[in-house]
Amino acid sequence: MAAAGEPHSSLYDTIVVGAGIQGSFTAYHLAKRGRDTLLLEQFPLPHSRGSSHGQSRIIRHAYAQEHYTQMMAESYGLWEQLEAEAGAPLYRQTGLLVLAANTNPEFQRFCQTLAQHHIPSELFTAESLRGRFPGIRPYCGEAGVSDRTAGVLYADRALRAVQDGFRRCGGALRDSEQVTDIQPGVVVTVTTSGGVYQAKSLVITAGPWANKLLAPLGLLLPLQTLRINVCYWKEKVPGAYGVSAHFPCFLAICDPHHIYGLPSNEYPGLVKICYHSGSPADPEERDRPPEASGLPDIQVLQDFVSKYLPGLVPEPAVVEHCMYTNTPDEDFVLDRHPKFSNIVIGAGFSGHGFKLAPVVGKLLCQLSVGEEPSYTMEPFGIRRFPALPPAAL
Ligand SMILES: Cc1cc2nc3c(=O)[nH]c(=O)nc-3n(C[C@H](O)[C@H](O)[C@H](O)COP(=O)(O)OP(=O)(O)OC[C@H]3O[C@@H](n4cnc5c(N)ncnc54)[C@H](O)[C@@H]3O)c2cc1C
Ligand SMILES: O=C(O)[C@@H]1CCCC=N1
Repeated sequence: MAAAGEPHSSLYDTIVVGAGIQGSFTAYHLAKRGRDTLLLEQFPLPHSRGSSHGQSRIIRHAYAQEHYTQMMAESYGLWEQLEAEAGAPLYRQTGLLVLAANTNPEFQRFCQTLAQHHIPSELFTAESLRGRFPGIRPYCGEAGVSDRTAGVLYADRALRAVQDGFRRCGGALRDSEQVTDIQPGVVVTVTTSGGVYQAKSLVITAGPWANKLLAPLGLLLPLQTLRINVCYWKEKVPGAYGVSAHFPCFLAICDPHHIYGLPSNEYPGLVKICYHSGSPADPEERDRPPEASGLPDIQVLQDFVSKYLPGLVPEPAVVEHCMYTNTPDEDFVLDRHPKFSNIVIGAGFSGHGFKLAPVVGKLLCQLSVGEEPSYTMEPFGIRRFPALPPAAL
């Protein structure tokens, strides 16, 4: 392996494009297995233009879809391992409350998955919710189920930790290098704004830019890129909804999109509450305010906060931005390119991929080294999208 700054004259085993959480974990797993790996990132690191920035993300076993709960068992272990390697906390247990009408079918699937996987949890009626969480004002007929294992991942710190781990294993990370061309073949040739590199395999984890890199390779995935308003709400009594007051993360199953929140921690006195959707936006235009007048997602959040969380000021105190890259079914894309089997794609993390990144990275690593993946890949295959351009298949 070449020393930092020296040109690398030989072939890499694998090049990974995109140093968000998914590409960084993929590169980390590859380097841990002794693969000579290059991780390329278009922006100077750290940056806040993709999907992996910010201080916090929810981690939970609770899912309505069993395949994710299954993967989370391993993901928790891999986060712990990274935490030990980093020598700094990456996770704080807070618990999570899933809230919905007690007849809601998705809510019932959450309850079933938690029970089937023996995840420590508790069921609440509207009355018992009021008793245990005085900051929440549930309506009649509402129910709750907790996931006691859930909590908050310190996202920025976690991203740095996995990139540091990758470099400690001998991996090369080059930021400020945008990939401008990919030539497939037994040896893949990758041109960037800074040089030309070759590898036996390529992994594309480009977040909202995925289709920009895939289109010249004859593949357009049904991905929708959304600009998300990340809203923080002021506590009327500082700390009332905080981690120290044991306020949990929550996920309210609302129609048409869910609302989720994390206890106050990262900004003192401010609770993060977001709408699980946003306005369609090209990632290059993410900093331009949406053209439509008014912000319907923020209006929905204001109504939610004034109805259910009476101890918060129903006006966002801080609004930051982030990108989602959604698939139609909100399941990830983890697959090989249909025509070029040494090009592996990780995309469409649909606003819920951070917690699963340690396992996603392992699966993308397994696909790129030609190993049998550890989990069923059925939910994640490209062929589940029937309307792909025939050129790709
Ligand atoms: C507001 C918000 C809240 C969320 N909350 C949660 C949560 O609570 N729990 C959870 O599990 N998940 C959550 N998520 C989802 C999670 O953060 C994402 O699924 C995850 O970060 C996606 O990572 P990624 O690596 O695919 O994308 P990105 O982080 O966008 O990384 C892609 C990288 O590729 C680079 N790139 C693109 N094109 C090129 C190129 N041509 N050359 C070089 N580099 C390139 C980009 O610059 C970028 O750095 C949330 C997301 C958002 C936005
Ligand atoms: O993945 C998560 O836990 C959060 C909350 C639910 C919606 C999306 N992201």
